[in-house]
Amino acid sequence: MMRFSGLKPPYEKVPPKWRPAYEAYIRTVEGQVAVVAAWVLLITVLFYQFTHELRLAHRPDLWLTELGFRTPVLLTALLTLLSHYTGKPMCQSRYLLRAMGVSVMVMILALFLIHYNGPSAATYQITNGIIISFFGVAILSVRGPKEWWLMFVLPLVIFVFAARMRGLTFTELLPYMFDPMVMMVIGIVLSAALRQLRAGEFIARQELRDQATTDLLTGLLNRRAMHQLLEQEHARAQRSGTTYSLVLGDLDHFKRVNDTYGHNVGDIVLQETARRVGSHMRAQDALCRWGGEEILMLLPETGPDGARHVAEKARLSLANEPMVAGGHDIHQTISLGVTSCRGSDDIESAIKRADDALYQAKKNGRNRTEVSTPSNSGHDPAPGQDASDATAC
Ligand SMILES: Nc1nc2c(ncn2[C@@H]2O[C@H](COP(=O)(O)OP(=O)(O)OP(=O)(O)O)[C@@H](O)[C@H]2O)c(=O)[nH]1
Repeated sequence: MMRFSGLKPPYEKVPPKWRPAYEAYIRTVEGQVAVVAAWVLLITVLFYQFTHELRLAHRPDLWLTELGFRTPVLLTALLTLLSHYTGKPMCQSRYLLRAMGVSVMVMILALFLIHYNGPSAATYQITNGIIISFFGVAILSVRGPKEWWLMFVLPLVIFVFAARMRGLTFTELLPYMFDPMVMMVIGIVLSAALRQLRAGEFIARQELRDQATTDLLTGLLNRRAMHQLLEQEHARAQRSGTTYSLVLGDLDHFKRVNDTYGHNVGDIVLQETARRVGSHMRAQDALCRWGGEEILMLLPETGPDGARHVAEKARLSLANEPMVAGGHDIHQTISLGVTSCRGSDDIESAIKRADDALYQAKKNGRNRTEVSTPSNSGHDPAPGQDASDATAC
């Protein structure tokens, strides 16, 4: 069956890799909608309660009854504001929106029933209230259809039963409910359109973010994105006193691949390198294309032994199996420099140490891993220290 992508439910439109981020985004939207709705409800409901005498001077006996039906709305609005501004109690906005939606529906339909006295000014006044409420409640259903059942269908079913018990027939109710139902449908259509717009805007934003942080050829993070991650990890290491490691890798004699087989084959080798190396890393590790044929791994909470182990796995993933590119078997190897870093260190000198270790690996014959620690960086020794004391694996 043909499907129009524009009509897909938002969650289906969002690629699986972005769904956790989309869920977080929807929660933010729900939080914003909940706060605005809470203020609007608090102000309007209090306003209507305290103008009761002006509007309904002939029914002073209903002041308390009205307050009784307005109280749940006021309480949910207050709870929402309290939760938003103080963080306590911790409530998910999704449930607060539901509570506000249902309490508004119950309030407005109950007010209709207690004021209904055949066609009268008071009945029509309440009908206007129902029109506005139905529309507003539709807007509260940020997540869509699931919320409609709770916010509309359930209160309306209870309302019809209550109306029947009060002796009202369907034909009597219809003239008062017709406009509100139309507004409900308009509200639902509008909130569905808003959801589609939000999902489209979210996808476009994620795509832009991906383009800005991803290397087009290999699909790895680019240098800019890696710098941001490095700063985050470095700050975390400073706070918690943990160690993280860097592994800088450089393909061996890659110029020969380009010169012998052409740039297209060279590109395939770079892509396959990214795939192989990436497949040996944990979810919390990051891998970027640091330069032309250079990669950089960031390994959080990993010391030199762990990092050397990861580097060796990456090295062997290339050395153990030739790559097939453009119909050729290419025996591509990689040299790697490893260093570890604590928060007391600084990022630039850690990168320099990894670079020094890589230089040693090249110098010592390529297709190997060298480790450099803060006290034994290869190129820049402390006075009296041997410049070439990086440790070979
Ligand atoms: N195909 C392809 N080649 C690239 C890309 N970026 C850089 N290169 C090539 O990578 C090669 C790097 O060469 P060199 O810096 O001399 O290093 P090498 O030949 O790998 O030698 P060693 O690093 O000393 O082992 C150059 O030929 C660049 O043109 C790219 O995106 N695609």
